[in-house]
Amino acid sequence: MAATASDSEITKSDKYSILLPTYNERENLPIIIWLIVKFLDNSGYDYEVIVIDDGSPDGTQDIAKQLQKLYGSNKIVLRHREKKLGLGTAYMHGIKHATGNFIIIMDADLSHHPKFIPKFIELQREHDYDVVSGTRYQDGGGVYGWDFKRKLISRGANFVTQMLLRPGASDLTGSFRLYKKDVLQKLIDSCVSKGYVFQMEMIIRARQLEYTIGEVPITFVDRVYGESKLGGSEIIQFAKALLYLFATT
Ligand SMILES: Nc1nc2c(ncn2[C@@H]2O[C@H](COP(=O)(O)OP(=O)(O)O[C@H]3O[C@H](CO)[C@@H](O)[C@H](O)[C@@H]3O)[C@@H](O)[C@H]2O)c(=O)[nH]1
Repeated sequence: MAATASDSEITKSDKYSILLPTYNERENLPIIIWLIVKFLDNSGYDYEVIVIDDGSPDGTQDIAKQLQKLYGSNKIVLRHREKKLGLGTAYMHGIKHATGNFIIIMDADLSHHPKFIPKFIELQREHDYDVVSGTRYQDGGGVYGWDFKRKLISRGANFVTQMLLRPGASDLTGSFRLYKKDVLQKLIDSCVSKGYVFQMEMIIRARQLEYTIGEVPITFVDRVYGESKLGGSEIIQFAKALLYLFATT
């Protein structure tokens, strides 16, 4: 049976820092934070949400400040940066300020539903996994709302990476994950990528360093508000990183 918040001594000292990188997410931020609070308060785990906004022109930071007032600064932590510096470095920035011994990384655009967070935590606690990765590509997982081109890019990137690097995890480009904080720090130190491709390299490095990885099937729902920041340059970066990892690992 899955562990619950009340049946283990470790729970008392365990804390989960949930990193939310944002760029132009003013509509999504109040909803995602409300959902996180709802699911985490119900499960009884200790947590904080760290919002890392990169100077969003749409006023995301003002919304974040209001949410901090509403939920309290012990629950909502703001670690903003002045300008858009990319997703990979946003995570690194957030981790520096995290007080939890576990880090949960997720998108703020409602593609990742907070209802899965307790499942990640339970699986980690059951097996003491170093990493728990959300997967769209196992039974029970899926992708909703993407057009054919976007599905092809994601499936293609996963397929080619599986063929070349045999990483032993089914979803390499997703970004809904839980890490032990010390493990995450070591993985970050070993990664060279900075953009979206960072997610793929993290799993490859985790295997290389012989960390244990569990997987939770998740449904990824394309955003309703705002736009994806994934562009052609990210795809080129992915291809370059893949070749680099193939040649060096
Ligand atoms: N702080 C900060 N946040 C950013 C930046 N770029 C994107 N974000 C935030 O990162 C999250 C994901 O960005 P999107 O641009 O919406 O991602 P996506 O196209 O839906 O891509 C998703 O799927 C990819 C492939 O499966 C994933 O690789 C990617 O991480 C993400 O989960 C959102 O919360 C967005 O606001 C940035 O430069 N800085």
